[in-house]
Amino acid sequence: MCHRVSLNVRRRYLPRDVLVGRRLRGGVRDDTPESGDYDAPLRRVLLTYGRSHLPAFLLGGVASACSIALELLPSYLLGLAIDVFFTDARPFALPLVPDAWLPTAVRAQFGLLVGVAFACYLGAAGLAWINSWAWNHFAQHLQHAVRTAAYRTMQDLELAFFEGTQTGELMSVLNNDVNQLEEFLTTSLHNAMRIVTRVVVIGAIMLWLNWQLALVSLAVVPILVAVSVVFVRRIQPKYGAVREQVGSLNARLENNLGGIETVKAYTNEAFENDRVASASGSYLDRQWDAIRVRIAFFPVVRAITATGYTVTFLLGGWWVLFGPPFVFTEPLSAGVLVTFLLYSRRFRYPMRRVGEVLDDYQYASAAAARIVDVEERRPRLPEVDDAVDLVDPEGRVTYEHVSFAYPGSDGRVLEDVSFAVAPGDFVGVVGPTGAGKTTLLKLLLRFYEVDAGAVRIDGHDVRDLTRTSLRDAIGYVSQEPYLFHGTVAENIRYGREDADRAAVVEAAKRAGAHEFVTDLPDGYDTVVGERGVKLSGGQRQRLAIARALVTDPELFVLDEATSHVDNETETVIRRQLAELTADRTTFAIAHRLSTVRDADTILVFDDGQLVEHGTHEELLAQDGLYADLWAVQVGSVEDLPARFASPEAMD
Ligand SMILES: Nc1ncnc2c1ncn2[C@@H]1O[C@H](COP(=O)(O)OP(=O)(O)OP(=O)(O)O)[C@@H](O)[C@H]1O
Repeated sequence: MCHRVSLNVRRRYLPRDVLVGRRLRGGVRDDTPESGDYDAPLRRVLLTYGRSHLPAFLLGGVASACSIALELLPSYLLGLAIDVFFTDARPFALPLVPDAWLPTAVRAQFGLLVGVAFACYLGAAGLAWINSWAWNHFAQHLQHAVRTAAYRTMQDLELAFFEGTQTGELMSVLNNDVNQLEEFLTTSLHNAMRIVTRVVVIGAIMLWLNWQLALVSLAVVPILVAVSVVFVRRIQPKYGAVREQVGSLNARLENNLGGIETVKAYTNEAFENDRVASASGSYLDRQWDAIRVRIAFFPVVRAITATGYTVTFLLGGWWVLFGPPFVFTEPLSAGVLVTFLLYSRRFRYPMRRVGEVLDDYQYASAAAARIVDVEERRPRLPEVDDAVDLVDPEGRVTYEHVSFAYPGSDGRVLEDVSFAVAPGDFVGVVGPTGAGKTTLLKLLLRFYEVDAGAVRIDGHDVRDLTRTSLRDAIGYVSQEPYLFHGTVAENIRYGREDADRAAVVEAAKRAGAHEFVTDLPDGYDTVVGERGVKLSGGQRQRLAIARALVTDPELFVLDEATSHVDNETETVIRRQLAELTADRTTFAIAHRLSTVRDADTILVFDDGQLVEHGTHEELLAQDGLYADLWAVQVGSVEDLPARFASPEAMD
């Protein structure tokens, strides 16, 4: 038993527990109630997702109750057998069966009793199977429905939500919280059923057999419930402390292992060992504190049930031997006493589970509250009702007095930005780090919404376009492209599912990736590892470009798409891209100015403002920020402007 309990407890201390009682921060939403403020979240989740499987749930409940009740009957039959066959204290009779149907010969009566007891056990086993099948069916389908619905809701949320919420927290909801519900349904609910059914059935049989002795034997039930409630109240804050410490320990381990390269580079292994040992030591202290209370609970329950058993034995034995003691008046036979004693022992097991069931209920409610919290979220950037599709755009892009600040942050990242780009233009976007270049182009994809002004494609405000048609029209290669665990071909095909091998290879050639891909052990079928760890930064970028090219988009947005590629490869890619982007509007953010030197227009940003624009030559002639940046890059040090001359000057 202890094994089951300790496993159970350990399960709860997995990372999800870091979240118990906390809602997803999400960073950007302050209009939802706190977690747990929802009305009966557990009931809501069960009704919403379990409704279509309700018959299975009810069937399981009935089967569970009947199975537990049947298991209790043989103890009654044993008492009856003693009274009928050994002490002759009772006539042979079975409850609910007319006497006329019963045999009169002792052998037949004895055989019938043994047969009924056997049938009870067999029936209980069969019903237990039905219960397991039905409740697992219910729980597994509910788990699937909740997880997929929560995931769907998350997918519709805006980027800012994911930026404001730790991935671990989202994973916790999708995995641990959902699993918690499943476990509650299959294990705890069954235990709850077991407790209630046993108490009700045993109580009913005892009261029917001898209501006076029953009152004595059943007196332990309220005592056990009270002790369990006290236990739960005492252990709960200790569990909370352990959970909190698990969070710190996990964060410490994650940080350490995630940054193992840096740890090694600075030979800080001993320092990290100390930090982990200290976090683990705190965990040990808190865990031990909880264990001390937990292990005291079970002996107390045993002692109470043992006392109840002893009192029943002492009083009942006296009663059988010398007649009713004290105020008691009912007759009591040896067989009935045996039934009472067998039942008294049966209280112990379910009652020690009371604390666990209450505990699990709270966990499941907290898990349900967090699931509801996700479900209640609505996209902050929904499509308008009459959103139109962007069909075959020419690629005219205009920014009209665009201003933008990230949700939840104070300062504006873009301030009154206006420009227009003709269809098919190649536009370079340059400026010092943090100037707002990436943000500018994320607004084109409507990852965020402008605070003022408008971003238009072919005259359509991007807010009036369907999200799918807008993003399908734009091939986007981000600064740190993400590759999924899978093969090279699968990663390129991610842009267009139905792309055949020829299209994949063609895209890779244009992105300058074909050569290195064919050098990989399995060519296009080489698995790139999680996040593409088995590839170099430049190789990852080229695959990301190929992924954008395979979709054949009308516009391109390349955010530092070749920053990790050597100069020669970049020249090759640029030539290929120039051909490909000749008639498609292309935005290319670049720190390496040679990348955008030939652009039709170069937009120069500084501190969220468009400070210059023009061709390379025009901008050099202006002798402003662009000319300064260019001077830095071509290495004419004597021309280095003051702002780049010393680090202090750059601040
Ligand atoms: N998701 C975000 N939430 C809040 N602030 C952000 C977010 N992303 C960027 N910022 C802030 O917005 C500003 C502009 O960032 P942005 O990435 O657009 O600059 P950038 O010009 O592309 O820089 P770099 O050349 O270094 O990539 C920075 O001050 C940055 O800290």
